[in-house]
Amino acid sequence: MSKVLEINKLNYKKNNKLILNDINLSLDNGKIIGLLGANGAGKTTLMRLITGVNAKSSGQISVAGVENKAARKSCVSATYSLDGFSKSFGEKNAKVRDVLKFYIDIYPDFSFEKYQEMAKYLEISCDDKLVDLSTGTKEKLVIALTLARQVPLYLLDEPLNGVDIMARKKIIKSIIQWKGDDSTIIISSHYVKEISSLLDDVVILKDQKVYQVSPVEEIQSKYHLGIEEYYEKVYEGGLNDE
Ligand SMILES: Nc1ncnc2c1ncn2[C@@H]1O[C@H](COP(=O)(O)OP(=O)(O)OP(=O)(O)O)[C@@H](O)[C@H]1O
Repeated sequence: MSKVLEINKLNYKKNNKLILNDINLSLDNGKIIGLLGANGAGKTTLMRLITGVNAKSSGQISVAGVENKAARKSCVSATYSLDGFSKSFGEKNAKVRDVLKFYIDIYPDFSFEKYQEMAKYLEISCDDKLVDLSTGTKEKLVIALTLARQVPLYLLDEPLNGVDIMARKKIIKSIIQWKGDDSTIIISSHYVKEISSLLDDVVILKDQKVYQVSPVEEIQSKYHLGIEEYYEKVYEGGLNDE
């Protein structure tokens, strides 16, 4: 199986504080991977480094074989907050169609057809103003925009935050439905139980390091635990490997 992500000896400091310490990670293509960790474990930071946003890290990151930071950006589609959009457009009346146009303009890999299918399923209207969108609809829009790009790797950072149970279920269904066989999704979420049915593998960040990378099947067969229970045990330090 080809590798979609290879990270070697990645270290990252911010204001002299070590945020990520000697991260090594090698992920096969085609899977959905849960990136789990407590608040502040470094999930967002790691995702930003993979996309090539943060500066001054040491170590190597390559996505689908591409290491160059600028070139890597066309291999990764990550969720971005819409909060800055109204400001960027210089008016508070920015609509969903303005954001859509922005994505179409800047990403040559953006599939309008795929977006339209998802927008229909997620009930997103082009005519709505961004400021009028509920938290759940904003997250749905972010997911549709992110997955409409055609890239090898998708990074979904907390796509269920602040979203009600019905919208969470819909977002999870849309991730399953619109993930291409050739692509990989890394998803971080504190709703571990809810996303567990999506996941092939789990990556756990703890103490600035990758604590464990495990296939979900192995967790179930070896430890006889659900993902949420396994994750809690890892953090409590109560996992018996024997
Ligand atoms: N601008 C910054 N300056 C200094 N430290 C920062 C900055 N941004 C993040 N950090 C620190 O980096 C660490 C990792 O933060 P990060 O947001 O990546 O964690 P996370 O796992 O995504 O957390 P959460 O689950 O709460 O979203 C935290 O200790 C945080 O305090």
